[in-house]
Amino acid sequence: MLKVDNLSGGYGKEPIVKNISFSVEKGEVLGILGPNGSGKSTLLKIISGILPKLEGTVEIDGKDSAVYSQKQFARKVAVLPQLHAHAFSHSVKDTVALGRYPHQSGLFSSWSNEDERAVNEALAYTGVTRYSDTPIELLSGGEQQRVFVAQALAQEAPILLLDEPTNHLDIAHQQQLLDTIRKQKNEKGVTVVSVFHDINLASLYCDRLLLMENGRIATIGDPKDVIQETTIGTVYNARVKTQPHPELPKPQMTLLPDTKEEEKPFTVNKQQFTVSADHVSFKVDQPLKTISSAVTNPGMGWYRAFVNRHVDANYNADDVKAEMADYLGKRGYHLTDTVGMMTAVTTEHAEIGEYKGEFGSVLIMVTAGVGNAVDVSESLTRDREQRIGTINTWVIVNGHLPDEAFIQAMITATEAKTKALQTEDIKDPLTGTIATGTSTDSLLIAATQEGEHLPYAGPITPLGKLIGHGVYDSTVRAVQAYKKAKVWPS
Ligand SMILES: Nc1ncnc2c1ncn2[C@@H]1O[C@H](COP(=O)(O)OP(=O)(O)OP(=O)(O)O)[C@@H](O)[C@H]1O
Repeated sequence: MLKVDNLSGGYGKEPIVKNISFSVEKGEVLGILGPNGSGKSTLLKIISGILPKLEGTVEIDGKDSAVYSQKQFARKVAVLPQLHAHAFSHSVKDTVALGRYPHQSGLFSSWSNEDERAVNEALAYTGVTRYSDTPIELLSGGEQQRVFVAQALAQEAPILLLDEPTNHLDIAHQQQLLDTIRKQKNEKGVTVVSVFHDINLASLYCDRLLLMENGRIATIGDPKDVIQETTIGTVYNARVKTQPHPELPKPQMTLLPDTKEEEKPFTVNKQQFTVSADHVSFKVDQPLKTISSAVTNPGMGWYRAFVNRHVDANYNADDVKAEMADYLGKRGYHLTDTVGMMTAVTTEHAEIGEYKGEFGSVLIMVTAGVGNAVDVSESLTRDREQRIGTINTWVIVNGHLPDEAFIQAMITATEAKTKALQTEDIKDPLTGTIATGTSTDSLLIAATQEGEHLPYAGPITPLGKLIGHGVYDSTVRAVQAYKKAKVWPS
């Protein structure tokens, strides 16, 4: 559809963009990324014929773009420039109607129904219909940007060349506009080449990305291959980290600020726990990186308070999350700062331990209710009701863990819990076999992300040894406390 071969060019004799070659298929969305001044706009201007090329070719639909008249070219390619000069005051609709110029023919060109439809559609697509009669200079920057996008869409060309189409737009309008552009691709097979400043938006909306550096192609390919920490970090000279998008298989990138606020290094200790008949809490001033299967704020995040709340064995709420949020709010916990779990166990039977190693220490909290113990290897063979009777485990580490160590810590803690149930001879009441846990166990791993870097947490690593021993030890004691309270049959 669009083929660029060995293209060089710029504003004078010295080329700004050099030896650029790539091709874009029909219906493909190609994003152009690169630092300020890397030549993105210049490349788009040379492709669209606004700037002359010094070398190379641009082919549109298999033909050299030079053979097209200006009007023929405009029927093939619609261009949204980065800066819009509008010397004359037009209404919004008249501005968009200018996009129909390549479709007008004859000396006295007439406005056809087709022109009217295309303009009205473009106004609607970009959400500016209600400004149709407003003079364009009375609109905000973002509204004007949408009008110029509408003008390019009204042209109904099979190729769209866009220079920062989301410039000036708020997030909702960025999304609407880029959804519209994807729709043009999906429904009409439109081919899009677009410059982006926002790497994450480009990743979300483009099929392929072309990354420019000093007028040349640094790399071109699938977003997951282009948005790599080292590539982006080197080309933009910025500290970045990539992470998966929560819903789509598209990488997202986040900046890592160089200026860490001047904060004193800190550690956590056993004194930060509070135990009452109502709940166990752990509160610190600095947020801890946390992964958990809690009711309130499960998953990964940064939190300053953990709560293990006692509820009645018959606890029943229509909306458990809302009820728990209400409970925490009434007790002064800031919801965005708190991870909350529940247990039917008397919270005064919580076992809290501090386990010290060479690198630092690990704090463990366990409440163990084993009335609904389950042998997981037999769970497929039995139907069970979900009841509250839970082992809740917290592992809080003084140290700096990568994501994989959080996962290893979860494995190590779970294995230690299972071994403790074996030691205490806890059986699945339905099968009579040794239980591996209960049906509603919850686990929390948190780390200060301060001090020693602890790359692993498997059972033979310094951290894993402490977690394994600590969780085993605390769970055994917590089960013993539970048995004592329940007058467990010996
Ligand atoms: N009209 C001009 N005359 C001469 N040089 C120019 C002109 N416009 C841009 N340049 C130069 O060309 C180089 C590339 O500019 P270009 O606008 O293509 O970069 P860009 O990648 O689009 O940057 P940005 O992210 O800042 O929009 C820059 O060094 C710039 O100074």
